[in-house]
Amino acid sequence: MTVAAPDIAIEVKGLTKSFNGREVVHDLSMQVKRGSIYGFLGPNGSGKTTTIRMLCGLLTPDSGEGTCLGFDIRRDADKIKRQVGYMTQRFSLYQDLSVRENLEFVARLYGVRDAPAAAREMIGRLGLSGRENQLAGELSGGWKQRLALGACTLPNPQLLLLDEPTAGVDPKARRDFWNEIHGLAAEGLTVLVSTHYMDEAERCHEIAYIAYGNLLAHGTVDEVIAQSALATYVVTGEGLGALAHELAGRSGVDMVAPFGTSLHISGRDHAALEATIAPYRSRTGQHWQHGAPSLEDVFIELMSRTRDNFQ
Ligand SMILES: Nc1ncnc2c1ncn2[C@@H]1O[C@H](COP(=O)(O)OP(=O)(O)OP(=O)(O)O)[C@@H](O)[C@H]1O
Repeated sequence: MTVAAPDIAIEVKGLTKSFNGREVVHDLSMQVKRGSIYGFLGPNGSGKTTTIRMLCGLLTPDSGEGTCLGFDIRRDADKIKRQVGYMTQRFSLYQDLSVRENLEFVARLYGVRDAPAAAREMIGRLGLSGRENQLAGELSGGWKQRLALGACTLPNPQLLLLDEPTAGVDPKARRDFWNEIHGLAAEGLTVLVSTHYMDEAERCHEIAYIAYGNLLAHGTVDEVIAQSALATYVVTGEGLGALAHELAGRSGVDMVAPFGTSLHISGRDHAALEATIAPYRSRTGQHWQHGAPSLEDVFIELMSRTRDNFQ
C-alpha cells in the first residue's frame, strides 16, 4: 500500500476480523485526518473497539491493509504503539499513589528526561494544582478521568484512543474534558473516541456509525444526517402519546420517538410518509413542522434497519 499523505493519520481498506469463527468487523475502509477528533458510535458489541484497535496496530486484522501515522498497520505495529496513548474505560492508574506520583511514574516509564518537571507541567495544564498530593483513588470521577487523560498524553503521543472516556462523568466535567480534547487536537493530536452520547458525537470533527461489524455511515455530523435521506416531522401539542401509538408501524413511518414535549416522526419513503400523516396534520391541538432529523433519529433508524439483516 502507498504511504498516506502527510495530512492523513489513518487510511485503511477492507479490514475484517473474526473471533471464534464469528465476523465482528466486516470489510471496513476509512480515512482519518491528522489533528481531527473522530468519533465511533454504534450499539454495544458492534465492533467499535475492535475497529479502533485494528486501526492502530494493537490488533492484527484477518484481512485488509492500511497505514497509521505513516506506518503499515501489519508490519510496523510496534512503531505505531509507541506513538499511541490509550485511555480505557477502566481507571488504570495506581489508586494508592498521589496525582504527582502517578504522573512521575508514567513519565519515567516512557523515559521522559525530567520526570518531576513533566509531571508538574501536566498538573498545571489539567488544572490539578492543589491536588497533586491527593491519592488518585480519592479523586472524584471527573478528576480521575482528567488525571487519566494527563497520564496518557504525557509521553506526547501523536494518536490518542479514548474508549467511552466520559461514562458516568457529570456534564460539567464532560464539557471540560472535551474542551481539553479539542485543545490537544488543535495542537495536532489525532483522537479516536468511542461514545454512546449524541452530544459528544456532535463535538467530533467526523463520526463513523458501526453496527454489527459494518460501517453504515461516516462523515461530518451534517453529512451523516444528509446521507440518511430521512424525512422528519416534529409534532407538538396534546395527545402525543396516542398519536405515537396510532402511527407506529404504518406505511412510510420508520420511526416514532418522543423528544421531551415533542414527537419525532421519520421515514425514508417520503411519499408514503406524507400519505400516512396527511389526515393527522389538520387535527386541532397539534402542530406539525417539517424538521431536520437529529443525529439520534438517524442512528436509531440505521440500527433498526440493520438488526434484521444481522439476526
Ligand atoms: N479478544 C476477543 N475474543 C473474543 N471475542 C471478542 C474479543 N474482543 C471482542 N470480542 C467480541 O467481538 C464483538 C465486538 O466487540 P467490540 O468490543 O469491538 O464491540 P464494541 O462496539 O466496542 O462494544 P461496546 O460498545 O460494548 O464497548 C463482541 O461480540 C465481543 O464479545
